[in-house]
Amino acid sequence: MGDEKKVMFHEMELDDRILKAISQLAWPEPTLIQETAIPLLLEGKDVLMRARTGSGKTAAFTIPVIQKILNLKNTSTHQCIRALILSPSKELCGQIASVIGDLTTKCAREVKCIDISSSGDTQSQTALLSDKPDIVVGTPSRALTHLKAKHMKLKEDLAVLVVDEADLVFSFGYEEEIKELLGYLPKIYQAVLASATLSEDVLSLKKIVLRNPVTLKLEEPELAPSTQLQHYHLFAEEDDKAAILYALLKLNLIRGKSIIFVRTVDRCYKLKLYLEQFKIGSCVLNSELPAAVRCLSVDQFNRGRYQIIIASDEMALETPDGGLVPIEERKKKKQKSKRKKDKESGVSRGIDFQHVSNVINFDFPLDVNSYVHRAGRTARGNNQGSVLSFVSIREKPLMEAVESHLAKGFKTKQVIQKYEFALEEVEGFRYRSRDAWRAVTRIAVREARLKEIKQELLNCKKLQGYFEENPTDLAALRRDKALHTVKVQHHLAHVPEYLLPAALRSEDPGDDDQDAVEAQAPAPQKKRKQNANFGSTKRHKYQARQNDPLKSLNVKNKIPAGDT
Ligand SMILES: Nc1ncnc2c1ncn2[C@@H]1O[C@H](COP(=O)(O)OP(=O)(O)OP(=O)(O)O)[C@@H](O)[C@H]1O
Repeated sequence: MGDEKKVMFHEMELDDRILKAISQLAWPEPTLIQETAIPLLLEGKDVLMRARTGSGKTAAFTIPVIQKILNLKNTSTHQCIRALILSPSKELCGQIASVIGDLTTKCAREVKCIDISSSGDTQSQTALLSDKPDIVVGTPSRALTHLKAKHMKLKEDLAVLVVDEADLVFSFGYEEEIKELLGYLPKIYQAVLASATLSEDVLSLKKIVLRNPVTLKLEEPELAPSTQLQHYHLFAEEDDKAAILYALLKLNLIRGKSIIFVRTVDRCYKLKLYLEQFKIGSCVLNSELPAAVRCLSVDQFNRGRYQIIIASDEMALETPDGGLVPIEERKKKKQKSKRKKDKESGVSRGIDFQHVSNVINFDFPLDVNSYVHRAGRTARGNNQGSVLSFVSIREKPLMEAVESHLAKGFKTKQVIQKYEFALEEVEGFRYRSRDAWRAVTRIAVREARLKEIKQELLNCKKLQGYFEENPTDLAALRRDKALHTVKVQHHLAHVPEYLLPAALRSEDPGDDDQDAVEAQAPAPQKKRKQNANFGSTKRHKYQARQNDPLKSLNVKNKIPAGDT
């Protein structure tokens, strides 16, 4: 865009009702992709938009769709489905429908949208589809199911087709469904593809779906700039990773909401049970959980109910010693695996986790793409964020590949900085951690997974009704033998003074930290005296540290990470 003047929303000839909704969302100006794509889409062009994750692509295609529907409604009273928006996962469909809801608050009667991605309630969706809502959002398979069953007809009136997260459509196995679905569409309609990458798959999809498209490939790196998103790495092997994470959380060196990524579903539970022993609460998110539970977890996290999500986004497999199965074997095992995974789920892809300060790669991602998508869960919109990756010797080549990829994009030598952490200063943490990590056995993990499934069954509203009518079935479910989860030792919730690194001992953690960092048996008077000694300069420094999401534990120098 160079020095050209920025085009604002009110200069795009958008309906007043859309402009009011945008101002309610407190979006001061369009993002780069919105500024570029909205005018082209309003002109009626087919567009392939490639813009970095978190750059606002959803509104870039939903605003013109809504505008187009309002225009058509000015000339015709005929009610029909005008736009079909496809996205590969239920979570993403839910998000798109929610953005449309936000943008149509002032014209909700004129523009109706439904989300048909959930596979559970075909009947109610059929009823809603019979009202011919203006916009239908769904996964390709759900859309095809309804088209085949003639619950919706698009042949006559469809005006716009959007495929979001286009780079995932083939890898989620939707190629055939998309091809078949195109047979149910009219000869002429406007088509849009949105993607964070321009992969081979996107280019193939482009050939199938778009005609003479404008390709918007924004000249910007895949991730937010270093002024907004910082990348750190820390070399550590398995036992130490757990100890470091425990120390970082308990010493409040990680502030704000965090997503911790691990390699497998089992490791999600292993880490959750490990942290539980120190009274650090977290919520698990992975593709094996029912879609409704995943959506609820993201929603509650976004509302601030929990600070930590532990997620697995890989279809990775573990060897008995915790190592990684080589990629070729992984592919074979994946094909054989009978364990039910929801193909319409992708934790690190496109989900708009809001106000995430830190992404922590407890296990390093298996490829560059995965790193980019995990990192894209933070620093979204205009927010700040950091990525901290734990890297084992085995994972070093993967990190180097990510580093050289990012460095190319940012045209710089080094993107991933070294995170200063003096592990020897927190030897006591290591000692406690080792026992806690080992206490989480495979059996404890299996039982935790079982327990969670049972809890979800009990939480499920539909089943609650059923259980009210059939109390003996509920009793049967509850009568199962008690679960042997890892025993929580209450003293582990607190960090005694002697465990603190010397440099942090004199610092008063402040009121909000008293639960986390507490002297073992502080004499009340002594404590008051310490507080009195905690001078304004120290407090000032301490508070400055509080504001940064990720702090370096270079306890000798106490240098904040941002300054290294
Ligand atoms: N013009 C704007 N100003 C400020 N914030 C915005 C604007 N447009 C969108 N956002 C916010 O930016 C965040 C990211 O938007 P969105 O989810 O659409 O990104 P995306 O490009 O689709 O990302 P992904 O590729 O990961 O799906 C959202 O929280 C959204 O509310």
